[in-house]
Amino acid sequence: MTALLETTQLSKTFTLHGRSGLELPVFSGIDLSVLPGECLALTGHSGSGKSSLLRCLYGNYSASAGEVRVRHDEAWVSLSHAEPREVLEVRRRTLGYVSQFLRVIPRVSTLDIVAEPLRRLGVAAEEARDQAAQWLARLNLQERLWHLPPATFSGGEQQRVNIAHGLIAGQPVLLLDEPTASLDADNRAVVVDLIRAARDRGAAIIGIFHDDEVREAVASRCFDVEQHRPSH
Ligand SMILES: Nc1ncnc2c1ncn2[C@@H]1O[C@H](COP(=O)(O)OP(=O)(O)OP(=O)(O)O)[C@@H](O)[C@H]1O
Repeated sequence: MTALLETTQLSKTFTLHGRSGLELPVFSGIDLSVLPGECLALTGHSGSGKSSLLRCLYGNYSASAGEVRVRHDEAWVSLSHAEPREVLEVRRRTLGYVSQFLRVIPRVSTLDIVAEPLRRLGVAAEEARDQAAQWLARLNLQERLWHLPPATFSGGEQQRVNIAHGLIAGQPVLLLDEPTASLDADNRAVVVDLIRAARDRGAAIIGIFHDDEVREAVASRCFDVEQHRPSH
């Protein structure tokens, strides 16, 4: 089986320009690959670089060395070398991301925020909104909130909007940054089911799951980022 995402010798060092260019090495020499239907859980203490690694895999942070490659349209695309337009295309159809915090857009309703990834795939407005409504219902977001912008929602409500937005397009590679962090037990269970369903449809998933029970329920393997601290 062909992997859907892989890295070779991936390294990240932050350069703190406000501090005379002080260098902060976070990880180095990471080789990983994820197959369809796998869920790789990133582990390591707070500050070991899990979120930074996920951001490198999404192309939000540039790698200091090494490469991130994503299987897109049956060919490998190097996110480290791709043009910005190609990175956006890979994200639109292949690489989904559920970040920890929702990026709210003023005045845009929750329903339209969740529908937006489908609209970008060319799905008609009404159909995209219908599907968005189904995701929000599945995630138990009260219907009275659907037409409001989510800026004033609670942390758990915003997180569920974020999950619906991140999963609705059904990309084959998914990056999940603590998708259950602010959820109660019932909603955690719903999200666990959604992640398992994504695995069952053959998605390759890489995620950070601080909750041990959630990690055990969804992950097929763990990857300890801490082992790749440059001083090791
Ligand atoms: N944009 C940035 N600029 C400078 N340093 C950063 C930046 N982002 C992260 N860091 C530093 O990189 C290190 C790793 O941070 P990161 O958030 O990736 O860790 P983490 O393992 O996800 O932590 P946690 O489990 O607490 O969320 C930390 O020391 C952090 O201060």
